[in-house]
Amino acid sequence: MAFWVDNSRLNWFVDYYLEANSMTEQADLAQRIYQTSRIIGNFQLRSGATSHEYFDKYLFEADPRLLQDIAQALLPLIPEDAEALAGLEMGGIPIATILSQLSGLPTLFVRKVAKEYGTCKLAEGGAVQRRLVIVEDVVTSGGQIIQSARALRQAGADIVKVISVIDREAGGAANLHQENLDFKSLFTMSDLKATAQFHRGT
Ligand SMILES: O=P(O)(O)OC[C@H]1O[C@H](OP(=O)(O)OP(=O)(O)O)[C@H](O)[C@@H]1O
Ligand SMILES: O=C(O)c1cc(=O)[nH]c(=O)[nH]1
Repeated sequence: MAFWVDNSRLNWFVDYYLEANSMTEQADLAQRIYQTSRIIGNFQLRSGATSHEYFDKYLFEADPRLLQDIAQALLPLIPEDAEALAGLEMGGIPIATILSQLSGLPTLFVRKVAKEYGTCKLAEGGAVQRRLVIVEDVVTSGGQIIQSARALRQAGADIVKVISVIDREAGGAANLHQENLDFKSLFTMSDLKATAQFHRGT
């Protein structure tokens, strides 16, 4: 008996399967980040706002497997024309370092303030005058990124993208857009909460 498969249907099925698989992987990653790093209490944030919840990025960065999986998921967000990464002190630096390993792109290590002795640099690791991708852990107001992006631009950088692991959806995306920064976060806080809720419900 001849076995006939319509090619377009087969392609649709393969696409559907791959899409479903990658959605499951994304959801699993979101759940792991939430479980590992979300803490409850009273926290003052960098922006001056207060919050009853906090994502302690150092908890997900200290887990080698989780950090590797996060970097792997961030990889497709790096534009083709990027020449280097720029990890922001301090939480952005471990992520940028792993991304540098995975992508083969060099990375800069960007201080909050320039070192006051030695080389007196704000950005360590090479020339700033390149097409850079800023790498950040958590975005709340976007204030830290804006401050660093302004300093890097002043020094001659072309910021082609800004990527982060978590967007707390507290105005950061709009503020970055206003600053003419092309921003994409791997997850929003809503994404993390939704997956956590789903797992609790199952
Ligand atoms: O979007 P924003 O309102 O600027 O807030 C987010 C910033 O605050 C946190 O850094 P933190 O100052 O805690 O520094 P660290 O990474 O050196 O620990 C976070 O890592 C971002 O850099
Ligand atoms: O806005 C911040 O300062 C902030 C929030 C958060 O959840 N995690 C973090 O490291 N910083």
